[in-house]
Amino acid sequence: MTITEQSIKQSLSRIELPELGKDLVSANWVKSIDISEAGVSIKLMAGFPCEQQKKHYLALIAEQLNTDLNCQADVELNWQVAAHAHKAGVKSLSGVKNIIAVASGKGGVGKSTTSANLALALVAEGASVGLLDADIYGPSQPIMMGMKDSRPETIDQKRILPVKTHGVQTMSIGYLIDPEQAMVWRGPMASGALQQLINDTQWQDLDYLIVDLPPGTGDIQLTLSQKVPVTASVIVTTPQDLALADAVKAISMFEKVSVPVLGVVENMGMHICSNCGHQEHIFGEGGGSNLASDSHVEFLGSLPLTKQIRDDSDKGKPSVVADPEGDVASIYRTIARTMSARLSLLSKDYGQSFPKISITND
Ligand SMILES: Nc1ncnc2c1ncn2[C@@H]1O[C@H](COP(=O)(O)OP(=O)(O)OP(=O)(O)O)[C@@H](O)[C@H]1O
Repeated sequence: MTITEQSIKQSLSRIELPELGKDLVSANWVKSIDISEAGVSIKLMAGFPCEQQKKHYLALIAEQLNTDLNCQADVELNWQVAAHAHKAGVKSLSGVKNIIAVASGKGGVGKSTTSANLALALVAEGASVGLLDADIYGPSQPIMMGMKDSRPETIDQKRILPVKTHGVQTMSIGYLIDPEQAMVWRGPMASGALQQLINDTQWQDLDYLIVDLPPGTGDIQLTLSQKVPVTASVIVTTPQDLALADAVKAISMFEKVSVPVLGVVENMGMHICSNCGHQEHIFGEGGGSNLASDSHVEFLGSLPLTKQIRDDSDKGKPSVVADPEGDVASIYRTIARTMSARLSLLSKDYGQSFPKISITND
């Protein structure tokens, strides 16, 4: 069979990656195809960090080209994270390409644990990542990321340098004030403090800033989704009905402010006993995936309820770094990959305007 650009594209279009939900051609990975007497050379560019996956992707591509065309091409695969669109009228954050808000609705479902591990999973794939603890009332990232006694450096009394830990640039109100002081802030003060924290931090060349939101769908969450250039969001829930009801509210809040929801992460989906390995759906079964399908968003994955996850967080070394080869780290990595791959498919055009939002007490 004669090898043409067309036939190579056709072959590449048969490779569909679950993380993308699309084939390589539709996802715009193909940058150039050169066919000469010396052979075939193909240059591909992924839109999300994939250092750890590169070998696997290259093997898939080699196998497909060989099967379809008996072709052994020289394939170069690189990746680059683009800055994707956020709302028009909101200024981009200097040094930050994309902001991903991690929200829950209900408290205590594991949003901070998920945010920290997803940030670390993106770092493991080669990305430059920041983690902002936007939980002004109950900051937990300084402990989870092992930096509870750290104080950030400041430049010219105004700009704050993020605290770097496990390869992530982090910022939290917990670095700046006594957490007990934060508990008593009233709504507008808390929103103001959050905006200041976001704007005054000197983030350095981030592909992604993961924002760990406080639970709920109130003032702070609205401020963030309206005044901060959020690119997309991720919803964390347990499979319990109570948590799911609040997660629905969080999804609808993001939909109202036109922030794309990349998907739902189910946390504590199954309890795994650390003694005997017995598995039990303590909070119910299938809640996260049902929520995702009912809300027409992606189901990104499910984390078990294990002592290991809690222990690792309490020790300041989330599971992705504490046990990078373990099952839990692998789940977080898959979720991070799907999240960043889906984000890579979002528009790079700015232009939508904000709908007006009002808060009603119900
Ligand atoms: N999958 C899990 N298995 C075991 N423990 C977990 C798991 N996920 C989170 N935890 C633990 O549950 C507690 C609450 O988690 P986390 O602080 O991440 O929740 P949150 O939703 O951010 O809470 P908040 O509403 O206070 O912001 C922590 O002690 C954490 O270590």
